[in-house]
Amino acid sequence: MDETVEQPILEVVDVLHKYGSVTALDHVSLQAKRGEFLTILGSSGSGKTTMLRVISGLEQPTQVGKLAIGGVDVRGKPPSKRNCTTVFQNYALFPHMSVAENVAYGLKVRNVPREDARKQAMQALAMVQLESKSERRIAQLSGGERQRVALARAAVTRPAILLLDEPLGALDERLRIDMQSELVEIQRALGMTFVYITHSQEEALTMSDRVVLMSHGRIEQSGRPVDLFDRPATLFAAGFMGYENILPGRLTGRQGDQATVELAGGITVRGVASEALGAVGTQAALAVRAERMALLATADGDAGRDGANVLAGTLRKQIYHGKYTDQTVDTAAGTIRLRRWDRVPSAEQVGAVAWQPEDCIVLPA
Ligand SMILES: Nc1ncnc2c1ncn2[C@@H]1O[C@H](COP(=O)(O)OP(=O)(O)OP(=O)(O)O)[C@@H](O)[C@H]1O
Repeated sequence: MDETVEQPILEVVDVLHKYGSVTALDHVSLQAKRGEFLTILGSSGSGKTTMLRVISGLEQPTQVGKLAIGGVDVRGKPPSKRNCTTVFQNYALFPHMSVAENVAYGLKVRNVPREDARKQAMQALAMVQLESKSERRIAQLSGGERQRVALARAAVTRPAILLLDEPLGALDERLRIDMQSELVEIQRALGMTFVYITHSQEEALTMSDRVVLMSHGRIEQSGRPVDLFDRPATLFAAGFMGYENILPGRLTGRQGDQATVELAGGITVRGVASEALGAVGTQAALAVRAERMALLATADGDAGRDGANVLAGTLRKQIYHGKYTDQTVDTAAGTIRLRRWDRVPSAEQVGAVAWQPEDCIVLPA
């Protein structure tokens, strides 16, 4: 049996890193599978860059249980002796060299013969569709083209892992979106493992096989994009993933993955129980997305017949955005935000909001 098949390409176990009194990484462990697009997501200061620098060897961690790339222990090894390359946000390209020379640089320092280096550089440039600009200087390229050169330069030496530090951060919105799909295509074509860091949840959800959400030097949650989006495990994760409605309450019951919560105003609703929920009677919160909420004309009658949660309320505000309409409804449990993608009913018809229990998560508060 080939033992390398299931071995993670990257293994980080229990890393602690302190800058003086600041704990940037607080006992973090993570793994990446071969060929995986792994994204480390988090706001500024959460420890993403430090994690990348520890992996690449630019930072020596205060303490680490295990740090292996392709099964090789790389603790204490310099960056050049680790089978990974970093693509920096500012690209770090050489302005005095041509595009082709920039890409061939890593091969040159590895003593690859000149002609071979040139050939491989041109192949890498073909991959990012920049062969025709191989003789240009870096200053003669657009931001997106520079990004592609940086990618070609990092990929040309075929490292086991490519570490990408907010590589799209400097690009404008339109180009960023184009580059997102391009990066995924390149990663798939190369079959290379990407460890990508970003503060953008949209970028993480769009590109990744798996997302590691960090906060204050710790991992809040990791999983597939759909897990983080639909099943946040903590209040922080729900907030970071953009849940518009987070209602405080008290856990009144739990059965398997179902939970009941009493919200302010004494209304009891049902939802999907988070694994981390405490005992019945403890504080809990209900998280629901604005687009999962529906408006009803009245809270009475058939509203709750299909098992939906229902809250009586009145429409306070309605803002038309063209493609969708945002609405704010006041209820006894708090203010509810709705986003409607369909035709918007008139204000007189609104007497309640409703949503399905499977569309909301009950989290520890
Ligand atoms: N060289 C340093 N000296 C002291 N503290 C540092 C240093 N580098 C980072 N820190 C601190 O460590 C913590 C984690 O920083 P890090 O750069 O890893 O976060 P980040 O998630 O990458 O943030 P950003 O998205 O802003 O780059 C922060 O509190 C930061 O202020």
